[in-house]
Amino acid sequence: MPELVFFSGTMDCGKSTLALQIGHNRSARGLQGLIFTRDDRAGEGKLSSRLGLVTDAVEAGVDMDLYAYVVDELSRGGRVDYVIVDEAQFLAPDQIDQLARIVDDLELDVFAFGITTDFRTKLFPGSQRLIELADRIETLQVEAMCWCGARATHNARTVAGEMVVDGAQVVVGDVNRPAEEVGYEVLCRRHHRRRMTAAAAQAGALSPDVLPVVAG
Ligand SMILES: Nc1ncnc2c1ncn2[C@@H]1O[C@H](COP(=O)(O)OP(=O)(O)O)[C@@H](O)[C@H]1O
Ligand SMILES: Cc1cn([C@H]2C[C@H](O)[C@@H](COP(=O)(O)O)O2)c(=O)[nH]c1=O
Repeated sequence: MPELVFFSGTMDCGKSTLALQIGHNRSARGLQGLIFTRDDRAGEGKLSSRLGLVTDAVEAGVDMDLYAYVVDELSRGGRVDYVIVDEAQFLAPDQIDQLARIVDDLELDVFAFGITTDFRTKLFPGSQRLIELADRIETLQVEAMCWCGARATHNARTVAGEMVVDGAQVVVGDVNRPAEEVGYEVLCRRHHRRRMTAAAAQAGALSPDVLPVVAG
């Protein structure tokens, strides 16, 4: 039975790597996939992993009907055995419905990969729709870690090195960026709530005592 599967996790937990692995294993068995992505860091029409692998993909534009795209591909004699979608959080809810239709009406597996929540801990609309419609939601096994050693569950955005909770929902970017750039860091919920990034924790640990200790 074909499925719509949502592989979700924080940033930097290996989603794109898994997408590439699924594609590789299937193509090794002669299957042909169609890969969609939106706003990958490597540029338009690319699906890239931090492990250095990159492949060409179809850039899923804002107004693209993904179901119609696959039907068109098939009706022109193309072959599509399954569909991979990376950065699925950026898709519009309607486009997630189109993915469900690919599964139900064209009987193809659709593997979607994305982060669930943004830097404010709010669901991306595309991820919300995936949670509503997916046959299965898979959490990645290789867990990203907070600086404290706990499992990272949330994504923080930093501007000039400081964690922020206001701003546009979508700002393409990466972890481990220089402090002067907009960047991201994965944190456990406790430290996300306290806005305590690795840099803030280190600054706190290094700061001298505010009050002098006076012997009584
Ligand atoms: N130099 C490295 N050596 C081994 N693993 C790495 C290295 N760099 C990145 N990774 C792995 O790649 C993961 C990020 O993979 P990626 O597919 O880009 O993540 P995502 O798509 O979820 O943001 C990291 O969590 C880590 O496990
Ligand atoms: C938290 C958050 C992330 N983004 C962007 C930053 C990256 O370009 C992608 C996530 O990519 P990854 O492969 O999962 O690392 O999403 C954003 O636009 N807004 C956010 O709040």
